[in-house]
Amino acid sequence: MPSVISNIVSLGAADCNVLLSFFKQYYLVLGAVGSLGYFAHRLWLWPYVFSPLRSVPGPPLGHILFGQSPTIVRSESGIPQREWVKQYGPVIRIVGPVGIERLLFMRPEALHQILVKQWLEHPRPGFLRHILGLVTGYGLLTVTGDDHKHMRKAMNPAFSIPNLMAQTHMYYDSIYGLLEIMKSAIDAEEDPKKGKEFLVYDWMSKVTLDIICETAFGYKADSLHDPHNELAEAYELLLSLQSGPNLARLILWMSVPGVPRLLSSEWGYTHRHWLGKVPFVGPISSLIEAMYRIRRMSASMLRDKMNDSSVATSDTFAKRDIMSLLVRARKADLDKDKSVYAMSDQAMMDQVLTFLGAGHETTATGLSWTLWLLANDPDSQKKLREEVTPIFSENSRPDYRTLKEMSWLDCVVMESLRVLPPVPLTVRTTNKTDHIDGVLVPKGTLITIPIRVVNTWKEVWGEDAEQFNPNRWLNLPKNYHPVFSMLSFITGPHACIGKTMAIMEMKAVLAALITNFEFEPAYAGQVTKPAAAITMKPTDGMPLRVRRI
Ligand code: HEM
Repeated sequence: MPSVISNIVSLGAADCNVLLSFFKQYYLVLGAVGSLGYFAHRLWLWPYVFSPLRSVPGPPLGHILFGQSPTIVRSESGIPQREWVKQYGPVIRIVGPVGIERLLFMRPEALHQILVKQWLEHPRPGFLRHILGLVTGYGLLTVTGDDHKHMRKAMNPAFSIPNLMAQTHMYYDSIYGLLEIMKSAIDAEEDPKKGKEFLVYDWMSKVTLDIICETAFGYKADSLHDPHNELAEAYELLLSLQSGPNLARLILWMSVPGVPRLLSSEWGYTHRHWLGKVPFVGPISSLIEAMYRIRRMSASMLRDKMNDSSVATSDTFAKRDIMSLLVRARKADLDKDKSVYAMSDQAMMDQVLTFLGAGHETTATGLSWTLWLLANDPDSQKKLREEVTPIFSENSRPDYRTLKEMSWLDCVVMESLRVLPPVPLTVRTTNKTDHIDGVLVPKGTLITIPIRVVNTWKEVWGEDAEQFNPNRWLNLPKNYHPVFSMLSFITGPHACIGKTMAIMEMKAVLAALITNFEFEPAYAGQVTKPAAAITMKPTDGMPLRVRRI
């Protein structure tokens, strides 16, 4: 060894020149060999030979470059994972692009560790937070640790039961607007008895947008009657971009350092047309455009609230929308103690935008799938009509408590959210190396939270786990765990803050629709496919035949 070192040290300038010209001549070859070596390591040696996770059961590596991602992106959300769990058991490893590994855990103890006990060590990964920030605003979905604790504490009062009770009446103007539109469209048909085909998802999207605008901002978007409403158009543009391939593009771009900041900056907006011409980036430029328009409108709504003296009052007639509550709470906190944590205008706007982004499409998707399931299960639909009709004939705007007490309505909504959860899966990462369910999980490993797979796990829900059967909520299976057997809103400190609001809103819309209409598949043998995106919205807008009762 010392002789090698002395040989190198003794190299003269001439020898160095010879070496340099050798590298110059062959640098392309050397570069190619190096890259090949790197890819061989990432794509093959790492997952097969070196990875500490190589012995965890799971599907084969899949595509040489992209692993199992093409199968996941092309399939219905959660279905490949469900088949793999059936085949390989409750802990599996899935290899994605360039050998990146993901683990999936099913057992309650593992989910408790990831989502509850060690939630700080298992945050949402950076790329997911950036995507959510870009499409919903930099609110609760994008922060973690102490920032998250502060924000969540400030937001909780807006989602308290008393506040939700006071908000329930806000749903009904939009709901009755929808009923009138549907009734008139059916009556205008040549033979109204035959009913009319509606693209159910589109109408659910409009009614939930109108409701969330009212509850979040106190703003009447009325997208039901005004398809050119600026906010509604911007959200429509945003939703039209949801697809598996677009999501894959976003994940790729958002993983590149600096890109998320660039895309959400003023520069990103000014250069969006130019960005639109770059292959692979096109849809992202439309996304920037949509978010910019949404932000501009919500900033003006916030300004109006700050200047509206009735927002500042604290009596029972004060405005109950979330933004008014936040403006009021901030004022009260600052009046008490000037040094207290108080949200800036920008942070407040981001929060409210997050509620619009997180609460609009999810609820629309949940409602659409519930109507689909009822259209295919006439007995459950009839039973629901028998429960809701007498209540609606007595009071056309049932309050929070009445909606909560309708037991078959509750079974139908819970069962629909179980079999077809609007958010079919989510992702976490690991901040430290630790054991989970007996597997040593290295720091930085991605973890899939398999919402749809857990919700339909035969070990808990029995042989008919994948079937829609609202009756099961009247007699839950013995393996049912109240927290970890149904993850549609996940659990722990990052659980959905809008869970109760979403369930109540779904109940109000559904009960009013079922009292007034009958739903059937649009044609015999109809199948409809959920998108493989962040939410499981139906890809065809979900046509259903609707008749008046
Ligand atoms: C059926 C409707 C809904 C479903 C299925 C749903 C589902 C979920 C899920 C699965 C998460 C966790 C995501 C993750 O950790 O990666 C989540 C988080 C969240 N949801 Fe919902 N959601 C619904 C409606 C709503 C509504 C109506 C709102 C607000 C008005 C809302 C606001 C939020 C917020 C702010 C978070 C982030 C919570 C945190 O990290 O602290 N969601 N939701």
